[in-house]
This record gives sequence, C-alpha cells and structure tokens, in this order.
Amino acid sequence: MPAAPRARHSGGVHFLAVPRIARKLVQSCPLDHTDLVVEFGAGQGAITTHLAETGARILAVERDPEFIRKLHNRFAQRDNVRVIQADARQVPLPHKRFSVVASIPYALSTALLRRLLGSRRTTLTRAALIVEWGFARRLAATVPRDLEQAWWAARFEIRIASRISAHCFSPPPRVDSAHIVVTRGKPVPERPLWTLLATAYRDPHQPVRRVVARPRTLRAAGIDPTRPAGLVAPTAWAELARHLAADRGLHWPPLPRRIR
Ligand SMILES: C[S@@+](CC[C@H](N)C(=O)[O-])C[C@H]1O[C@@H](n2cnc3c(N)ncnc32)[C@H](O)[C@@H]1O
Repeated sequence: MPAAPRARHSGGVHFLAVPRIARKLVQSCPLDHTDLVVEFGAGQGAITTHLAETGARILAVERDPEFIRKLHNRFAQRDNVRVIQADARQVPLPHKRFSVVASIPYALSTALLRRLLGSRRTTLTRAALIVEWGFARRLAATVPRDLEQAWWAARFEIRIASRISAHCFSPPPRVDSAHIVVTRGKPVPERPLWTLLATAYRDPHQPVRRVVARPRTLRAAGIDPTRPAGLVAPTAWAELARHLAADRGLHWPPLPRRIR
C-alpha cells in the first residue's frame, strides 16, 4: 500500500493507515462480481484495492485531482474499477441496486446519508462505512433523536460493527471513528410510514394512541398505545405502516418533495 498522504493533502480529511481495517470494512459487506459498489472519497485507494479484489464493479468517486491521478495509475489494470472525478454530494447515484463501502469525510456524513438513506427512490441495499464515532452512536441509537433519523432507521438497519481509534488514520483526527453496517430492511409502504413519523415527531411526548387511535392495530405492531411517540422503535413504526397500508379504506398524503 502506498504511504498515507501527508497532512498538507488532508484538507480536514483523514486517511486510513491500517490495511487490516480496510479489509474488515470490505468483508462486512458481502460482495461478488454481480454487485455494483460506490466508494465515496476513494483517496489513494486504501479501500478501493480490497474492493477491487471482490470482483464487484466499483465506482471510485474522488474530488481531489491529485488523488484521481494516483487512482487512475493504481487501478489502470483493473477492469472492474472505474475512477470518477466528482463531488460525492452531487454525483448521480445508480438507478439499479448498489452498495456503498467508504470512509467518508466527516463533514459530508449527513449530506451523504441523506442521499443514501433518506431519498425516496434510493436503490441502496447495504453499506459499510467509516464515520465519526459520535455520529455513529446517534445513527444506531434505539430511540432516534428526530424525524429524519427515525425515517432512516425505519427503512434501514444501522449497527456499529466496531470502534476505530483515531490513531489508525493519517493525520489522526481529534476523535475516534466507527465502522457501521447498514442493511436495507423489509419493504415498507413509504406514504403511511412518513405520515406516521411526521405526526409522531410533531410532538414526541404525546402517547402513540394520539397518533393512531387504533389500540388493536398498535398492539398488533408490538406498540404499547400509552408509550410516548418519540420512544417507539423505528422498526415498530415500519410494522405499523405495513398493517395500516393493508387497510384499503385509508388514504395517505403524498410524500413531501424534500424528506427531512
Ligand atoms: C476520509 S478520506 C478517505 C480516503 C481513503 N478512502 C482512505 O480511506 O484512506 C476522504 C476522501 O474524500 C475525499 N473528498 C472530500 N470531499 C469530497 C467530495 N465532496 N467529493 C468526493 N470526494 C471528497 C478526500 O479528497 C479524501 O480522499
């Protein structure tokens, strides 16, 4: 592996300096030649090199022209790696099913997860990501802190696979990171789900029976009707949305243009 870039290149980003961690990250997202994988912020290829070995088709997205040149040189012989110079916040995402494996710049975490987990038409199936430790804790919390996180967690399972010491990066950031694994959950009808969550999070202290006045349906979804709405697990909201969507007599407003 080439030496990790020096701090002058970092511009506030931190490069993985321990190959074992890159290997583990890739192994946590089972891939073969049928898969399409996007890597955001490929840097000089610390993760890309392990991704290339899986045989999956890799789209290595990077913004920095110097790293782009290095990536082109390093993966010139790899038919399954395509290097794309683009801004990760704007590069078009695949329409077909895809995975993401990446160590994403801390500053882009929310914007990228919004694109991957929040968007209505997302075709993301799973992701293995390195993100800032505190951000990972918030994402994986049993009780989401707001509507947007509840929306993400009702549709995707998000778990922390391990904590990664700041010393595993060059230059080391001020805080540790986490390896998180994201897996798409069972399909959920989106309009009922969004309506439930938006109503619940308008006042997270209200009992759930105020959001849905159907105690039997709530219980069938595993929800105690007296529980404060903000303490209901996102997976329970998803189950409730499936129950309610089965009732043809109910009509649901369209999803807003921007979901957050
Ligand atoms: C945390 S480093 C990870 C680099 C490499 N994957 C590694 O693990 O060593 C983040 C990378 O994202 C790139 N980057 C920063 N902002 C970006 C953006 N808006 N779009 C694409 N890449 C970006 C940086 O140039 C850097 O290479």
